[in-house]
Amino acid sequence: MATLESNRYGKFRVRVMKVLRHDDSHHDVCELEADVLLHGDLAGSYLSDDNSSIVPTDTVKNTIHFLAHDHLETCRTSFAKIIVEHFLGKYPHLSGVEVELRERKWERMTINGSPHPHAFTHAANGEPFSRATFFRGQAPKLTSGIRGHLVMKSTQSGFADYNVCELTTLPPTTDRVFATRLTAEWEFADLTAGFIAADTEVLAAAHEVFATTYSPSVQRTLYQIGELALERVPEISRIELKMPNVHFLGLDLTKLGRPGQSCVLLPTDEPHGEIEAVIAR
Ligand SMILES: O=c1[nH]c(=O)c2[nH]c(=O)[nH]c2[nH]1
Repeated sequence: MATLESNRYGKFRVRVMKVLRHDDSHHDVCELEADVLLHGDLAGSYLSDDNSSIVPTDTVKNTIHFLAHDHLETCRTSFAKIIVEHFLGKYPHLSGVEVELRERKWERMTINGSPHPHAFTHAANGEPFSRATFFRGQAPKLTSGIRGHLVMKSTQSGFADYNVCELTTLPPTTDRVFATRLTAEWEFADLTAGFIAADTEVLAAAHEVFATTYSPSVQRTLYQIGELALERVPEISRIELKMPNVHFLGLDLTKLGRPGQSCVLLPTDEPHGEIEAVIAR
């Protein structure tokens, strides 16, 4: 005897580009890719041949395009909220909606010192995203974040005084290269917050801690980033941080007639340390 334990469905990778034409030549743009998942009174579509509860995923795709036409400006997080509110408002048999929007961030070009009205470059250091999860009768959840934002500093980082056992070979250091591919996701307590300004402040806080504070470990720096982000942005209630330790290994060049542990390092991809934490108020 089988039972339907849980179910959800929707459309993934719905792409849309909005050109906001302020006049013939002065534009803003917003390019997004959406994943939408619907929950609700849908068991009939799994347990019988009855499709009447299914809003076709093709309609879900059309909805994103329609809402982008009417409502999308430059704020991804506001648009995520609009999408979930639309689905719950329009379809009474749906109980919840999950949306993730990933942004290809187009940054205005500067030409001869001036911002160009309609030419952009891809700001490719990490993929910004927002997620909205609204279930009827529950507190709505709205987040924004970035995946894979690569930062590096060439000193002011160390790692010493860690647990040592017979399997420890790592030498302690007070001067190493520190690089990480930062993934961060912050949750808005205030659903009317200035989302774009908050995003800018969180990333600025991360950069400030990373650049200006000696790092005794990735763990410590991660916590300090979360702490400063919460201090600087009152509208967020928690922040989840993932900071893989992108290692640069010291090379022994003594056989090449150059000093060991010199300025030449070996960038590595794997294995890598993985440090993660959630910091909340
Ligand atoms: O900052 C660090 N944290 C660790 O947990 C760790 N482990 C390791 O081998 N190197 C480092 N560095």
